[in-house]
Amino acid sequence: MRLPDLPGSDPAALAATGARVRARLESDSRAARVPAEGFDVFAIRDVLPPEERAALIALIDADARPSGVFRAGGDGGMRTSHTCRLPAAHPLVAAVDARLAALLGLDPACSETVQGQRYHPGQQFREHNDYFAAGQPYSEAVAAEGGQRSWTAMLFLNEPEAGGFTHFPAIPLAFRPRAGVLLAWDNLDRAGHPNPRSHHAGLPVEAGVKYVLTKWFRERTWTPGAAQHYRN
Ligand SMILES: O=C(O)CCC(=O)C(=O)O
Ligand SMILES: [Fe+2]
Repeated sequence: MRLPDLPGSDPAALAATGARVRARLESDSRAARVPAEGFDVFAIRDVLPPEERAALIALIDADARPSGVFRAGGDGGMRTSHTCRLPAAHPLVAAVDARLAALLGLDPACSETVQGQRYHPGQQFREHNDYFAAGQPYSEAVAAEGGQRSWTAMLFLNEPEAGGFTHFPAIPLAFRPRAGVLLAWDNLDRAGHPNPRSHHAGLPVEAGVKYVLTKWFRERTWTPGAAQHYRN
C-alpha cells in the first residue's frame, strides 16, 4: 500500500533528489551504505572532531527544553527527551549546518535549523516518521513552508553508557550511538513517496546521557511560519 503524498509535493523531483544524495554518499570514502531492503541509509564516520562535539553538547545543555512533535494534541509521552534549537547564528552551529548540507549535497536553504536533543536514562523518542503524513491537521501548513521532508541527517555527539540505539523496526536495524557518526537516511522511497520502512525510534537510554544533532531537509526552501503552531 502506498502512503499518500503531502499536498503540493512532487514525487518525481523528490526521487531525483534521493538518487543524487545516494550517488554522492556512495562516492564518499567515509560513508558506508547500510544494507536495508527498500530503504536508503548510510553511516558516515568522523563527521565532527571531539572538541566541536563537546562545544555543541555545551550549547545543548545551555538551552534544553522538553521536546515537541508535530501533533494536534498532547504528545502522550512520544518524545521525552529535551530539545534545543541551536542558535543558527553561532559560528560553530552555522559551520556544522553548512557541513551537513554539503556532505549530503543538499541546498542549505532547504534544511530546517539543526536541532540538538538530550536524553537522560529512561528518555526516548518513540517510533515515528520524519516525513510528513498527508491528512493531518498540520499537513497544509508544513506543505506551505517548504513541503515534504526528504533526508534526515542525525549525528551522535557522544556515547551513552547503555541503550539509546536508533532503531528502524521494519528493516530491522539498530544503531548503537557512536560519537562522531552521522546517520543519513531517505524518509521517502525511490519513487519519492513516504516510506514506512523509514519509521524509527530513539530507544530509551539505559545509563549515561545521549546527545544527538538532527537536521531535516525539505523539498523546497524552508520558510518557517504557521506550522510552528502545531509543534508542542
Ligand atoms: O535519537 C534518536 O536516535 C532518534 C532521533 C530522531 O528520530 C529524530 O530526531 O527525528
Ligand atoms: Fe526521527
